[in-house]
Formats: sequence, structure tokens, C-alpha cells
Amino acid sequence: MSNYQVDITIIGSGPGGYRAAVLAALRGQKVAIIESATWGGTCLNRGCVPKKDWHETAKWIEQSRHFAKRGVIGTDLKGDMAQAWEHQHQVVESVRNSYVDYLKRLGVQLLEGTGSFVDARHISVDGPTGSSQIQTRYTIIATGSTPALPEGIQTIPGKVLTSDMLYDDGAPAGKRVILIGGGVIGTEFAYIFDQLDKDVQWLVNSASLAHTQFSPQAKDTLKAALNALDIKAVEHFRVARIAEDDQGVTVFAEDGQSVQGDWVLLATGRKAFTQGLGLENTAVELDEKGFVQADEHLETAEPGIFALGDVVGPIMNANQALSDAQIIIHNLLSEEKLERNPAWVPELVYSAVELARIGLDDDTAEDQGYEPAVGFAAFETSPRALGQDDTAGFVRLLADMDSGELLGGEIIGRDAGELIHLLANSGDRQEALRRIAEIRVNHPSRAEELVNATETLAARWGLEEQIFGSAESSD
Ligand SMILES: Cc1cc2nc3c(=O)[nH]c(=O)nc-3n(C[C@H](O)[C@H](O)[C@H](O)COP(=O)(O)OP(=O)(O)OC[C@H]3O[C@@H](n4cnc5c(N)ncnc54)[C@H](O)[C@@H]3O)c2cc1C
Ligand SMILES: NC(=O)c1ccc[n+]([C@@H]2O[C@H](COP(=O)([O-])OP(=O)(O)OC[C@H]3O[C@@H](n4cnc5c(N)ncnc54)[C@H](O)[C@@H]3O)[C@@H](O)[C@H]2O)c1
Repeated sequence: MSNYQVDITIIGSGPGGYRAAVLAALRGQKVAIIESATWGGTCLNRGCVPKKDWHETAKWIEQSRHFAKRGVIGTDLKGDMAQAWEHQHQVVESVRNSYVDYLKRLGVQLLEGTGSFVDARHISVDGPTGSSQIQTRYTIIATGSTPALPEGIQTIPGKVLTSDMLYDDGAPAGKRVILIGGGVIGTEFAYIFDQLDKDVQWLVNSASLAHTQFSPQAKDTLKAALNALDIKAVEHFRVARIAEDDQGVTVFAEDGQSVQGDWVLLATGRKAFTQGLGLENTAVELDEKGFVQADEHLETAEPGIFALGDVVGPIMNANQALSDAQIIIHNLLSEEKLERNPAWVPELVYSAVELARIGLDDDTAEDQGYEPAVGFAAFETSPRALGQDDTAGFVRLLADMDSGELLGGEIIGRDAGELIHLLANSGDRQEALRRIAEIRVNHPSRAEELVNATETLAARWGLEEQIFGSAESSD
């Protein structure tokens, strides 16, 4: 058995664990990271990275409908899911190799196996090539999440899959796909599968993205874009049972309706993963949903043990895991203590339109005593968007009517996932509108619509002074 003595041990190598390892190593810490499955976690191997690779392909296919009118002549193009799977697989492998290489170059000790607490300062690692034990000062639990299945539903390889199985094992051959869930994965895959030439039957028990903070306007824009491609959800379908037969699969709803297809993708949520961690040997506590309980600094009930990302929840996205990693490492190595503030971490959905949001939504802003004013600019008239044949969407900024403080923002449309950084990095929010209004823009660009949205806040809500500064009298 090998023994290691380190400053920080990280259990799990998803975006949160990886980022924590890099930041700690860069700041001179002796770091060990443990991974029981594939280096890079959900996001790299079966989440954000392969999904965005497919989203890009889907966009290309959709945009090929504009080729002829733009003077690009050729035969009718369509998607091929098997080849798309190979493409994402190569991208993922290449990113994984560079991640592992970077960790090694930084001197991080990479250990393959299941990490389990022996006590609060000792962790055992049981892996394919043997066992080891680590003595550690601090530990970060970064074990992520796993798909949650509706009660009574089980997966069947090649027939009833989760997104983890889809990316690990490949896509089944059949064209008729039943997609279950109106959450983020369901909304993203309804579009991707459709463009990859699948006949999608999309079953949801509540409207798409109902549980998110996106505005009704954002959801309507998404719905219109999906409808334009003839992608429509079957609503009020609560799945109760799935039966396999010679024709494929039949999905039954609680009210008795049924739908047939070749295979099913379950996108019915994810749950925190803490199995095999040996938390009973520590004072770490779980909440009633199984999330690791942590304070605003992400420290658990056991001093010196921290947790981040999906295993802490309730928000499950890579952006939150990355932000958590930054907070934990900063707090461990600095006097200043940062607090987790999920509202100011961007939230994205990649579907027939890209949806990005950050900060407060209208209701939360009102609940917190603000008087929200809305600044709005549509991409409909943007020269850049017109030139791209992609005019769906808008910028919507929320500001306090009295102080002009930026409360939140939404960017809907192409490149929203990049543009949102202009709001994510807007520093002091009292000054944010002015900073946005003063951006030295590249013309024509989509970012100009952010500037235009601040101008509507000035014109319609009397926020000229907060946005342009006080006008000096020339008398
Ligand atoms: C289909 C899909 C698409 C997504 N798309 C996006 C997106 O576009 N943008 C976005 O921001 N988010 C996206 N997400 C969410 C994102 O993938 C997760 O929020 C993110 O991966 C969470 O990171 P994490 O570091 O908390 O954990 P994870 O990435 O889940 O990594 C945890 C790792 O810990 C390992 N582990 C668990 N237990 C142990 C143990 N005891 N010992 C050792 N290792 C262990 C696991 O094997 C895993 O590799 C997507 C998710 C899915 C499923
Ligand atoms: N772009 C991103 O940041 C991104 C992308 C993908 C996934 N994720 C995260 O991964 C997690 C998992 O995504 P998800 O879409 O599976 O979960 P989700 O929680 O977003 O949505 C689950 C959906 O399944 C539905 N559902 C549950 N049981 C059902 C049943 N019996 N019949 C019909 N519908 C049922 C729910 O009503 C809900 O609409 C989420 O937390 C999500 O935020 C993030």
C-alpha cells in the first residue's frame, strides 16, 4: 500500500475538483486528486463538453437551410448521430488528455480509485491497481451527481438510457426517440436529436424550463424557435412505466396514455452522489435530498472538509462547480473570506436558441425590495444578427429604478453563452450600467445590444445620470 501526505485532497475530478486542484497547485499546495471513473467527471465526459459539441453540429445543420439564399449551393444536408457521437468522443478525449497532462505538470498526485474517509484526516483509495492511504490537512468533496430515475423506472442498455449511458455507450440505432423530461437536458436534447435526424417524441409533465428563472419572454422565444422546427412537447405526460417489446419500447403515462418508439432517453433530473465516501466516519451531514450540507464558505459540519458543485446543489451546473472551487481555494489561502452567491453565476441552456441569465429575476428582485426597471434590445434589427440569418432573441437588463444598480440580466440568442461574461464580470453593480454603456464596441457585433439595452434604461426609466454620468451645465 502507498502512503501520501498532502495539504489538500480532492475527491472527484469533474470541473469543480479539477479547478480546485489546479488553483491549489498553482498556489504552492501539495495536492492529491482521486477519480473512481473517468478523469474530467460528468461535464467533460458526459455533459457540457460533448453536449456543446453536438449543439454546434445541430446549429450547422439548422443553418444549412439558409445556404441557398446566401449563395452556398449544394445537396440537402442532414445529421448523422453515429458520426456526431464519434466527433464528440474525439473532442472529449483530446480535452481529457490535456487536463490530465496539465495536472501532472503542476505536480498534482493523480490517484485512480474510490476515495473513502477513514476518518476526517485520512482517506483510503481503492483502485484497479491497488490501495493507498492519504493523510491530509483539508479535503474537498467534489463527487458530483448521478441520474435520478422516476420511481419504478429502470434503465435497459440500448433501449432505456440516461444521458450518462448515451455518452458512455453510444447512441442506439433506431430513429424513433422518446425523450422524457422538460428540464434543461430535455430542452437541449429535443433540439439536438431533431437536427441529428431523429424523430423525437418529447414527453414533459410541466412546460419546458418551467422550474428555471428565465423570463416568460425568454421561454416564449425558445418555444417559437422550437415550434418553427416543428419540435413540440407532449405536455402533462407523467411517466409511470416503460415496457420493452419486439418493436422497441412503449412508455405509459400515469393517466394511461402511451407512446411507442425505438429507444428512450430519460432526462428526469440528477441527484447528489455520495455512495462509498465513508461519510459516516466524519461529522459531514446530508440534507433530506441527499445533498452534502455546507455553509456559505462551502465548509461542511466537519472542520477542514469542504464540498462543491453538484454534490452540494441545489444548482447543478459546471459554472457553479467552478465558482465553488475558486471560493474554497481562495478562502483556504487568504485572510479574506468569500461567500457563495449562486445568483451571480451564469446559467445557460443550449437549445434552438441559446439562453443565458445571471443575477436576480423580476420576482426575486421585487421580493428583495427593489423596484426593477427593464432595459431591452432585440437582435431583430442587429446588423450582425441579420448578417448571420439568426435574429431570434434579445438582451434584457434589470436595474433598480432608484439607484440604477444592475440587478440581473438575460441574453437570449446566438453566442449568449459568450456575451453573458460581460454581465458576469461587471464588478460593482452600482457602477455596472455605466461600465456597459461605455464599452468600446466592435461594430457590427452582438455585444452592441448590451449597450443599446442600457440606453433604453436611460430613455424610459430616467436613469441617464447613473448611465451617462451627470450633465455639466455649460452656463
Ligand atoms: C447531459 C448534460 C449536459 C450538461 N451540460 C452542461 C452545460 O452545458 N453547462 C454547464 O454548466 N453544466 C452542464 N451540465 C452539468 C455539469 O455537467 C455538472 O454540473 C458538473 O459536471 C458538476 O461538476 P462537479 O465537479 O460537481 O461533479 P462531476 O462532474 O459530476 O464529477 C464528479 C466526479 O467524481 C467522481 N467520484 C464520485 N465519487 C467518487 C469517489 N468516492 N472517489 C473518487 N471519485 C469519485 C465521479 O466519478 C465524477 O467523475 C450538464 C450535465 C449533463 C448531464
Ligand atoms: N446547460 C446546463 O447548465 C445544463 C445542461 C444539462 C443539464 N444540466 C443540469 O443537470 C441536471 C439534470 O438535468 P435534467 O434536465 O435531467 O433535470 P431537471 O431537474 O432540469 O429536469 C428534470 C425534468 O424531468 C421531469 N420529470 C421528472 N419525473 C418525471 C416523470 N415521471 N415523467 C415526466 N417528467 C418527469 C421534471 O418535471 C423536470 O422537468 C439539472 O440540474 C440541470 O440543471 C445543466
